[in-house]
Amino acid sequence: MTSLLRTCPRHLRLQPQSSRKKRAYSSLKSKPIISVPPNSKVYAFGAPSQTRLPLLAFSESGWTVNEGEAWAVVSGVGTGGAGKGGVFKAIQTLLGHTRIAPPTSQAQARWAEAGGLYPFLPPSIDPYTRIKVVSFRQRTGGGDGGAFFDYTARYGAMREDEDKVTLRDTLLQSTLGSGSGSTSTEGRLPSKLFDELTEKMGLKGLMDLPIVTLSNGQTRRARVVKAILERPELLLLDEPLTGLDVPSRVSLTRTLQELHEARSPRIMIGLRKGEDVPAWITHVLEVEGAQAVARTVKEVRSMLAAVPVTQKVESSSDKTEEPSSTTTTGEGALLVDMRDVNVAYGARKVLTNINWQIRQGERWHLQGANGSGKTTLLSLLTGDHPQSYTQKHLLLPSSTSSSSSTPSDLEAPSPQLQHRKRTPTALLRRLIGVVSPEMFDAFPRRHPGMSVWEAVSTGFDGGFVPRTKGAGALKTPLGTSTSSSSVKGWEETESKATGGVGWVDVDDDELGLGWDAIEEEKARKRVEVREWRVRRIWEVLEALGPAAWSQASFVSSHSSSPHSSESLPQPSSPSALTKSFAETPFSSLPPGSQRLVLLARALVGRPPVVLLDEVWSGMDADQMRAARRYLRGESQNELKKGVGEDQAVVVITHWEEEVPWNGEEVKRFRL
Ligand SMILES: Nc1ncnc2c1ncn2[C@@H]1O[C@H](COP(=O)(O)OP(=O)(O)OP(=O)(O)O)[C@@H](O)[C@H]1O
Repeated sequence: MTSLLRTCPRHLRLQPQSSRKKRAYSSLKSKPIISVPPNSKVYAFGAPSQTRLPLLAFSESGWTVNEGEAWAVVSGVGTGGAGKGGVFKAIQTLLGHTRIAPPTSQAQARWAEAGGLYPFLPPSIDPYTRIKVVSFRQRTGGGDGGAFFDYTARYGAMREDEDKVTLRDTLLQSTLGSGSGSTSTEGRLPSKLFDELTEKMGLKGLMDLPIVTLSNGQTRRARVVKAILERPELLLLDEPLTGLDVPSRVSLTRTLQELHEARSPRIMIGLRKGEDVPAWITHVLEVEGAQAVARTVKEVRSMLAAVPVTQKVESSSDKTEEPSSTTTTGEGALLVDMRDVNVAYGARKVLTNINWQIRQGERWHLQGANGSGKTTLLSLLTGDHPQSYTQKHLLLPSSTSSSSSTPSDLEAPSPQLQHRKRTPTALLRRLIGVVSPEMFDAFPRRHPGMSVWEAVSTGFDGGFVPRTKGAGALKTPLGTSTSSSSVKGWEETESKATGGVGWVDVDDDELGLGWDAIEEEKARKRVEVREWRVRRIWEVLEALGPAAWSQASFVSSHSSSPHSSESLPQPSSPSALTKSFAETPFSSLPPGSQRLVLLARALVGRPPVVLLDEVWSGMDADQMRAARRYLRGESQNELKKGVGEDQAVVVITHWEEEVPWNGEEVKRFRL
């Protein structure tokens, strides 16, 4: 909460009042917009009040949103179940997906009499048809279940008709009156609001593009405009500024303020703990665990003033006081070499004559406005883009020797480079660890009970489906291994492990032995690799899981004080918290925690190149801090570092403060 109100000048500039503002929102005396009685509790439907912990427990001030007030819901995230993120729970409540229980039956009756949750709406209107939520933490494609989402359509391989629906079609569809009965946009003229919004949101030049081709920032802006065009009474935007470049953030913030002031529609925003609160917000619903407390921004400000200065500095800018041991001064071996790289879709040029070399030990911040081609450039590196094959000079890692699939490989020679078209995509997936919005959307959630352990274990092969399921496969080899002393303590825990560690292949050539010795040596090496993989999974989960950031919402028996990854005792076996997390179904986690698991997956195999595109999206301040510390790699032990000197990392973010490295430790590549 400390850095909640890092006021940001860009949010303080108030815009000239629009004509819509003439409704003079601030002077209106009307019924409350939202009303939750004091001391109310919120339960999942079907949960008996006495026996289950509530999802939310409101304080004695309850929650009343009056006309003219501007609210933000601010919360950390939990790890699932009752610990789900506060904004998520507020959304569920506002959409009527939960049961609100006032403290007494009299309070219940008074509340119902006064109009319930939305007193400002006439009783004849179903409130849930007038409330709209757009969340940017959730997945945007592939349905909600997790069937594989083919994102290659973005890169020019469109086949289905629905991939060709343009932005104009989609937005016009939103302006169709609900009573018209027609779903055709043909001949439909854009409204004044349509013109104004698309202009302000910088979408005008993109109207004829298929929506699947829009960049992340462009898509987010389009989703906001689409929701506004549907003319709800109340629009809740969850993390609306994530992934937007600075100019887009400024124009969106201004536009939201104008719309809210004109009540057309009323806007409420969801923010993660630690995010800037726009200056036009007047009130905050703060959700910590299950506790929901409504405050004015003034109150929050005076609470901040009471925090000792040293504590403030630590929370708002931990990067300034923790210099990293990472350096980029030495010339590491080349890992990526691209010269005169170009990407165009017909006449539309996205990348022109790009030259970039990435070396071992380097930490890069890839910068550029929304739509400048950052994701496209990364998709060339991962080999996902069809035009990666046609580049004249695009050299990528091609040897497995430095992918650290065995402990001894940590001292392996520099990786070999070769042209992308000679490197199989499956191999690239092992050699390049990735977290990106596209990958986040594509990662399957429906795989039967895929645990956090299994999700992380897919990082060794770079696939999406866990292989060698069950710990049984590990038990025997570990028990008979000559080198198992190195993993004593881990051994007991792995028998309860929640999945395998991927296929372990050992090349005959790699062993350099005669035929008779090969089989025996192969078996020994397989055991060694499996042991290393088990240990790596526990290491990344300990460093990036709830043991590093939890507010004890996950396992109540665990220590209630959150601790950072470097202050963790180096465990002889994983903590109870980490073990419990490893067994949790991946799909049950909130998006921020899922991203942390996918970060663990990208790092677990210690690939030579790691690409992190908007990896912080959905994480709260504690999670982000844990991840950044791990990436900075302050431990002296090479194995305990998030990334080593033999690896290169590229980070994409529009927020400078999200980059884990400082000053000269990080190189910048601007598109
Ligand atoms: N098939 C396509 N046809 C036309 N234009 C396309 C196609 N695919 C992508 N583009 C355009 O390429 C540009 C670059 O997109 P990209 O996703 O690489 O941007 P970005 O820099 O990652 O943006 P953001 O910061 O918003 O994520 C965008 O303007 C996008 O509309």
